[in-house]
Amino acid sequence: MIEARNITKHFGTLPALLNVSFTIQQGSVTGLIGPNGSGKTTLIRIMNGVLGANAGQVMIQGMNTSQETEKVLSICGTLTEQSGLYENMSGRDNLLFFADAFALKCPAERIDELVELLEIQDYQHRKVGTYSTGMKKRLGLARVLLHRPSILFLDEPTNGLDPDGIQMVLRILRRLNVEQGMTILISSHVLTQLSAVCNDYIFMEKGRIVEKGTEQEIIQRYQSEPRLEVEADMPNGWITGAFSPVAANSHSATFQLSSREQIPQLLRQLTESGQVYQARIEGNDLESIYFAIREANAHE
Ligand SMILES: Nc1ncnc2c1ncn2[C@@H]1O[C@H](COP(=O)(O)OP(=O)(O)OP(=O)(O)O)[C@@H](O)[C@H]1O
Repeated sequence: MIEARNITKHFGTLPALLNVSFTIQQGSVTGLIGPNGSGKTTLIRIMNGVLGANAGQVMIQGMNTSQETEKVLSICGTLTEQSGLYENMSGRDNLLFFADAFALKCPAERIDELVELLEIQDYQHRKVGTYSTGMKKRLGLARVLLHRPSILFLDEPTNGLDPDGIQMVLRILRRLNVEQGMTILISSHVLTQLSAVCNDYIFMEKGRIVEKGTEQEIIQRYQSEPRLEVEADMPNGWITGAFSPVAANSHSATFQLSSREQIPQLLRQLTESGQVYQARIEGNDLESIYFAIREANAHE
């Protein structure tokens, strides 16, 4: 378990983090979300012990990160925007170099495993300077996985990747979580990608945590009046029981509801009188919730 207690960090007089507290359960995948400058990178650097806080502490599996930094680093892997790779060396030589730094036993076997997991077989012998952003990202991920960490901190891991690259990184993260029970914290402002991998979220704004919880919990807090967009064949029209649409054509209609509880009632009535092919709740995706959270905290 990871526990941050009342973390405050100033750079000079500028506050970067203010009284930040949260808990991350073992085996969870948490999205750390916030706009530029909200403190995500600073928080990750404090969590893995490379940066000290002005106040508060982070405990990782019972260890204080500022006091037992070496031990903490031995169980954590951190991928930052600067991957720390040597451009004049091949991908494989980079991995051998870092394996040596970690005093890894049987480095060649571990590197083979990671090269396969990250699908970098074809270019492992090429100089890193010739790699694309996506290739570097995968190699960077292989590097931070070398010492078999049980916790992974990822700062914007999909930045600069094309859609295929993004899918691949997310697929690997899911695999690491499901197969190895790895605890993962991912910072990002590309929200739509995160819902495929995260079970928990921490939303930051100006150095403070403004919301946290599972996707469902957060949606329930922010979505009081859902709109439902329905695609269906309704031979007798869209008006069903107490519900009438605010907009409709022959195949689809939009219903404005007053509460979440009305969603199953409406769907039941629609399926009783026609064929429902698709129903989508507008405004309950992470992206919409993100803006709702930002708006709610805009004046604080
Ligand atoms: N080394 C530093 N020296 C001075 N100020 C810093 C330093 N690192 C971060 N800051 C400031 O702290 C605040 C939080 O920055 P941080 O990089 O943690 O935000 P972020 O949420 O990761 O942003 P981004 O999404 O742009 O990466 C910003 O105002 C930033 O300018």
